[in-house]
Amino acid sequence: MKVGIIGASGYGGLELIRLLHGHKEVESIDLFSSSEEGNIFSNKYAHLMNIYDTPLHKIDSGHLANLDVVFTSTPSGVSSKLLPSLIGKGPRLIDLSGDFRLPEREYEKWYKKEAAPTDALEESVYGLSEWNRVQIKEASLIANPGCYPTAVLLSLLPAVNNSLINTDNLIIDAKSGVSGAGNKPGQITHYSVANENLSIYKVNQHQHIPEIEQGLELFARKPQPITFSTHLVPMTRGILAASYAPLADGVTEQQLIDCYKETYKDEAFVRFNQDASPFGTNQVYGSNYCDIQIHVDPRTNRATIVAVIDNLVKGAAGQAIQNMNIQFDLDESTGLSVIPLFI
Ligand SMILES: NC(=O)C1=CN([C@@H]2O[C@H](COP(=O)(O)OP(=O)(O)OC[C@H]3O[C@@H](n4cnc5c(N)ncnc54)[C@H](OP(=O)(O)O)[C@@H]3O)[C@@H](O)[C@H]2O)C=CC1
Ligand SMILES: CC(=O)N[C@@H](CCC(=O)OP(=O)(O)O)C(=O)O
Repeated sequence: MKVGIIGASGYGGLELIRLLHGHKEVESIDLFSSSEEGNIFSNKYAHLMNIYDTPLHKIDSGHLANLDVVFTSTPSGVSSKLLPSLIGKGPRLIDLSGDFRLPEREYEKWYKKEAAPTDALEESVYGLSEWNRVQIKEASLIANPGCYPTAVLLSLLPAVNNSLINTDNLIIDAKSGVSGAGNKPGQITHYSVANENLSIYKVNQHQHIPEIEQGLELFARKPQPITFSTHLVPMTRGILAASYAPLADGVTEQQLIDCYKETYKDEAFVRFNQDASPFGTNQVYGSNYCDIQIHVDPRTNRATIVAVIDNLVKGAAGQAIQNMNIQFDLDESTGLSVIPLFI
């Protein structure tokens, strides 16, 4: 397969390169840049020395049309302009940004940017690998899920879909490392702002709120407003999302646990890990795993459902490659069978 990456120099792009480099079906990876065309990539990223001593390409639709897969890992508002003209022209398109995940009106409300054209949005398929394989396989354009929604939906959908928890007052408390904010300088990721600090941000305004609500509706038929809060943790990678909800009437902790074990029993990348304590982001670092743990407090009858992922892998590049594998009838683990980095 001939693959292209637009936004190669960002965190998501660099992670795509790292994983695709070891993918046995990928014969070439062309790297595209909007700002550094012609520059030798390894001059900017020393870790790629002797591996990618190649120039960055100009973003050119003729060049892109000759590839089998094009990944866009660009800030919101970019792929909505770049990709529509490529739909149905040859390459499978996999977008890591939020541009094709939401209906027009929702996107403009939460992202405060112009939405992608309606016909392009109609073509896009939401790429939550474990829950949408049939549609992903046929899609010409995949909207790869956001990092937080990946952790939240994978960990909530079995319970919600089987009506095992009461979702009326669902509270989701999520925390992310700073690489979630991208590879560009910004106030929130400034060392002296992030270090020795734990902060909450975008309260009730996070752009992943409508995406999670949409996922609950799409995969579990539960159109339910959620309370979702996001926190910045002074670490580089990782997301921990904890959801709190009462058990539905008559449901036991064991039923909840059995449901998760059954739902994910054949999944390569979802590990139900009931006993680990502590249970944290470093157990999935650098890998495509989503680990899930559940506890019910008998005093409150409330379930705590926790998921950890690496935001750059299962939350971005890894899931994008898993989706590519689904599209090309490959084993979903191809290029993704890496053991988490022990740190
Ligand atoms: N970081 C994360 O954990 C996750 C990120 N995402 C989403 O994935 C996307 C990429 O994220 P991330 O890699 O972190 O972002 P970065 O800011 O690290 O990188 C984005 C890259 O996009 C390229 N770019 C910027 N403007 C343009 C443009 N106008 N046209 C074409 N390319 C452009 C830049 O490269 P150049 O200047 O060379 O063109 C840049 O390196 C974002 O939409 C993000 O929200 C999704 C899930 C997780
Ligand atoms: C730590 C941090 O700042 N994380 C980012 C993740 C954003 C992201 O991935 O954006 P889209 O999914 O919308 O493209 C945030 O919370 O906004």
